[in-house]
Amino acid sequence: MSEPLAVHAVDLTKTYGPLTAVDSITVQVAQGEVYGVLGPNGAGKTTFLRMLFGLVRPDSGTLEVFGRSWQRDGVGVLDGVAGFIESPKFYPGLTGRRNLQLLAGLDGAGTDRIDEVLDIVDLADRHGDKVGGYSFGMRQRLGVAASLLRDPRLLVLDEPANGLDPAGIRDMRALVKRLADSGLTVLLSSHDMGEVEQICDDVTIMRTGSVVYHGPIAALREQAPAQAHRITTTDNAAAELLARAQGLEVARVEDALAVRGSQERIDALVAALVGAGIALRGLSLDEAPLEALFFMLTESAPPTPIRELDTPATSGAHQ
Ligand SMILES: Nc1ncnc2c1ncn2[C@@H]1O[C@H](COP(=O)(O)OP(=O)(O)OP(=O)(O)O)[C@@H](O)[C@H]1O
Repeated sequence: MSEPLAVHAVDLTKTYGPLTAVDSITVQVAQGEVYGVLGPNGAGKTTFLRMLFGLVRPDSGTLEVFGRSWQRDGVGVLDGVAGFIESPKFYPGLTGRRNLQLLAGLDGAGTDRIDEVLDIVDLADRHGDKVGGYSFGMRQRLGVAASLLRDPRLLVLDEPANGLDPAGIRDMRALVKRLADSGLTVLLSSHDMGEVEQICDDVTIMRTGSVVYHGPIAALREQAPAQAHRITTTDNAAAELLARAQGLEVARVEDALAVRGSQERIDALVAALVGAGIALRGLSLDEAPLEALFFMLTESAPPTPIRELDTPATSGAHQ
């Protein structure tokens, strides 16, 4: 018999009065992978994770964790599962180590792994400091350490990088990668496509309770549009020239023009602009392709097409 999925939700639904927070979603997380549940605020990510932890009861659908379900196995469904929803809470007046000792006692997990988990989350040299003096990132990592005390097979993290500074995000990302490399299955929620792209194998993208994509990040990448560039110029002739350029999608974004197309087309465009005597004030990379696709999937308002612009032609620039 093949090994059960780490998480297998089928047609899972949760409503709050008239609001359907999670709308018949199906999620399959294989053992050993890093899986992302991605979506903007209010998409239903946390509600899904709450159902997994048994904090919220689904209205319908099934949810199995390593082949066990809440209906059949009760709290046994959480054997080998650890993690936290939103931010982990600690006693600020106690040291990191003391907090872990207390949590291990409550959980019946034993204290013999405390040094090991402190080391894994890079807090070995700060274990004797009070948690009140920890940075937000250190508290998040202490939360992961507390979860690891249970020696889980599945680690569930709700927006682990939320609120972290760039260094904290880098450290959290590295930690998740290290844990994944050790064979742990990681299920995390996020609203950041860039984060998910870097650490997850597969993703479910949610929008207002529903799944709008699920599958490998690699397959998503293939569907992503070409890289966009942002061109800033005060010369209205640029917009005119761009509107006529072949093989490029152009849209007005704030005070610049967003141009999407292959690298060769972008190179040819820049050469044409310069050749036409149009001054470029800026040429920069715009949102990454996967990020653009994420916004397309989770937002309805498309960017304004350039054809809708009222751009007077004031230069004789031609391609
Ligand atoms: N206990 C509750 N009572 C009523 N509505 C709720 C409750 N919990 C969540 N919701 C609503 O369900 C929807 C999904 O919320 P959820 O917190 O799952 O989204 P999310 O994707 O995790 O968003 P965020 O990133 O903002 O946490 C939202 O519209 C939210 O207001």
